[in-house]
Amino acid sequence: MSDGAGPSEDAAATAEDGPTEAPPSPSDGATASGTDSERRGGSVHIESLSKVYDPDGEHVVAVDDVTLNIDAGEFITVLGPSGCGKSTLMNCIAGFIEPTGGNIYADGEVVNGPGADRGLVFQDNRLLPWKTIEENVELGPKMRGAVTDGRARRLLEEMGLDGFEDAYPAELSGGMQQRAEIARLLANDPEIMLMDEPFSALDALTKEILQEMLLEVWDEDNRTVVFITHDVEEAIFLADRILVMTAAPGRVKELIDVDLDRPRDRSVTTTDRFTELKEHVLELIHEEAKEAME
Ligand SMILES: Nc1ncnc2c1ncn2[C@@H]1O[C@H](COP(=O)(O)OP(=O)(O)OP(=O)(O)O)[C@@H](O)[C@H]1O
Repeated sequence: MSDGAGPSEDAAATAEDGPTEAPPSPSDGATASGTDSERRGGSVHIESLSKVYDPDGEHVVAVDDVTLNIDAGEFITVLGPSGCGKSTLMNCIAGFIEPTGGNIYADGEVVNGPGADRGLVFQDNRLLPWKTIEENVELGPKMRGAVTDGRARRLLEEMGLDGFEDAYPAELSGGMQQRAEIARLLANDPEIMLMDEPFSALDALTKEILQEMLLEVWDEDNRTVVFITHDVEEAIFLADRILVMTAAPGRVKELIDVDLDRPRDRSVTTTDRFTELKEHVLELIHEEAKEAME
């Protein structure tokens, strides 16, 4: 994860200074799932994006000339060796980091700062320890003056956390905290969900349960999801497409269509197609990991 320029605790929930400039040509409207009338997702267009960090004149090229179009409602996962710029790319989409070159458009609007249309979830959750789970989930909408009207409770129920509304984050397991974090994200009703290794600290079984819950939520709402992971099986299981990035500086190595039927359950991981995809992705990752070590 990027170690600087990170978001504030509740930036995704409270940011008001969203995109303002004129849009480029609109998305072609194609959705990975669902119809236009059902979908809640926003498209993301990334044009020739680059980001150079210059701490003490070091000139670190984190992301180099990345162009990528993500359709509204698409679920895209991002894989690549450590330090290849995945978090930097995500923080640029979030508007937390200003690109050195290129542009990003969220649903046709230039991204020039954080906005409530984009919500983030990290590996280490950002729940406020002194607030209850329900208060945490309600916080973003309340700060924006939105009426919550029992929505926090409904979302917590959807994430299997009914009965824990009045608990404090420290009283919940890691998996429960991440479920609360997803409920908090959904409470803000973002069109674009940006998830940076959200399940990587969880044990294998909890991780699988959360993957399935996330797919259920995504199936219902058709929000756009950009999901960073180091776990190849997770990347395939969740995605419509996988972006594999090169070793630093991060570029697009390959975009892979995950042509597995939806809705998916765990049995898909035992199919020949899943195995083929896995072998292909692993080959790409190994090439890049070797490159990174040379
Ligand atoms: N704020 C910063 N200042 C200077 N360099 C940075 C900053 N944030 C990231 N970098 C550098 O940019 C490069 C890309 O970092 P980034 O965190 O985006 O990669 P990543 O692919 O997400 O890594 P990981 O998989 O380990 O989380 C790395 O060389 C990193 O050290």
